[in-house]
Amino acid sequence: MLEIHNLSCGYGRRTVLNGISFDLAAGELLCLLGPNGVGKTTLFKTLLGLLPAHGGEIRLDGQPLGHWSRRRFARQVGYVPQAHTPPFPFKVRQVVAMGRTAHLAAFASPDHADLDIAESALETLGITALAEATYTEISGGERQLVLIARALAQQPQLLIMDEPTANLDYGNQLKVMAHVRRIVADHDLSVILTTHDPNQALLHATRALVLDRDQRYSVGPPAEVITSEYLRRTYGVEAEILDLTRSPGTPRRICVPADLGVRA
Ligand SMILES: Nc1ncnc2c1ncn2[C@@H]1O[C@H](COP(=O)(O)OP(=O)(O)OP(=O)(O)O)[C@@H](O)[C@H]1O
Repeated sequence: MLEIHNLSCGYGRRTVLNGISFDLAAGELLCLLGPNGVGKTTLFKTLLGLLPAHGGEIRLDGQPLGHWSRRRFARQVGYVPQAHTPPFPFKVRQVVAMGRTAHLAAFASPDHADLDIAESALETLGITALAEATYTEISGGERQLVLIARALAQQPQLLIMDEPTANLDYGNQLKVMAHVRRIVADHDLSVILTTHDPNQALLHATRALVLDRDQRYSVGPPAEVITSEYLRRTYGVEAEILDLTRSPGTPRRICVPADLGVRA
């Protein structure tokens, strides 16, 4: 679905990331992890075509990004920003229906089929009961689910999510990640999401792209690239990776700080 080859990106003459290569197939969930200011948002902006690449190539469905019309791109690539409060008190149902915008003719309103797709996105995320609620009056976790439903209504092939669980309580973090995993599996979507939590990548991603300082990076199965060595080198913290895999089963690893800095 997505192929990135030797990509460099940045602002003006400043290159923030250099020589990034990876690809992403349908049904994959890639977590992008890295310290503050390392270039995660810059990479997203470049993938979304908001920043010109400094070099290298981005291909979507086998075609260079430059060959895609904005309209076709907007139909295929969804973006879920961090939950925000919009200036207008739209109903949740209206916000989700906005996901259909790229599929509508100029000045057209969503028709019955579009509204059905929006309803089904609400159902998939388990938030049909919120449909008539006012978006500005629901909780941060609920807003995040609404934004994911809006992106799902767009019926994209690739979904780019900016820290979808930032500011959510523990229950909502798990709930949002469970929904993301389910839509990846059920809709054969490709998802890239940023997170600051190595455990989120270890537990949920099919692959992780870890950005290091000094423009270095690794990409691979989460357990192979999120290591004690990476956490020490990048964040300057000592952490252990614990293997909780119960055989037979899919690997389950988590990281815990080796030293809480408290002495008895
Ligand atoms: N509009 C801009 N113009 C110039 N430099 C920018 C701009 N936006 C960000 N930068 C710089 O690019 C670098 C990467 O920033 P970016 O926002 O991509 O980091 P990030 O990994 O997303 O950080 P965080 O985890 O804090 O969100 C930083 O040094 C930042 O100062």
